[in-house]
Amino acid sequence: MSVADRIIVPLDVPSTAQAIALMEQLPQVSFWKVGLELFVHSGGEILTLLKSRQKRVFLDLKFHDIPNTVAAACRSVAGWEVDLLTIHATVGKTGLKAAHTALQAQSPKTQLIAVTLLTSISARQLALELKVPLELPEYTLQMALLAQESGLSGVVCSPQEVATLRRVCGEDLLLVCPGVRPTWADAGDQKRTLTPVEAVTAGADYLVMGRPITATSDPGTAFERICEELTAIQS
Ligand SMILES: O=c1ccn([C@@H]2O[C@H](COP(=O)(O)O)[C@@H](O)[C@H]2O)c(=O)[nH]1
Repeated sequence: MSVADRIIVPLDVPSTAQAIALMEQLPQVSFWKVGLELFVHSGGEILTLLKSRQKRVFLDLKFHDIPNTVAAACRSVAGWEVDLLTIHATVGKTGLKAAHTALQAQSPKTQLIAVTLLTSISARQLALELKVPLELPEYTLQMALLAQESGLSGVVCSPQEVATLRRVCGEDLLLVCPGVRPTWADAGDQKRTLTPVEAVTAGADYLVMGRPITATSDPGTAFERICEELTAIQS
């Protein structure tokens, strides 16, 4: 896989027209993420459009509901044959298994991946707001193991947790990382960040990077700059 193919760019825009404009600014991007903002506006139209342009699609809807409902939602998504789909690990093992089974039955190529802990949550928030009694690295590891034991293909995790998850969960678990920030980009609301080079060196499979690319005046140049940084560690 080329370094460019490891980068998933979110289409975090409010309309199909703006999504098309962004795609046209970044023809070199092969893997796009559709999240709640765009999907609520555009529905399946944007997924069909991306597939018609031979793009890989990460549908980031982060399902979080009872087992019967997440399984039904997975069956509804199945027809679009997206490449990646998200669910929160905190739905629990019964819900994760129900969702995975439902998706596998109708769209076996779609990989269901579980969010361990949003990358915008700090260790302090986990303890003081969410009242989770585990230390953050232990909590995210437990969420990843729960996903793995439930049969899921992978997890969404912060790059700061990648090295541990790779060591404990093995080579086969897909590790997809938002919260990636080049040294020259603002963290914004992301709390647990590493640079693209650090994330890949730690063992990340895919890097999800939005604003460091899309919020610049020249997204194409920002994307190429990140690819050059990643290419340097491969040679
Ligand atoms: O834990 C998570 C899960 C998903 N995201 C999504 O990734 C992108 C990140 O965008 P940036 O602009 O690079 O911050 C965004 O679409 C989030 O919804 C995440 O950040 N953290």
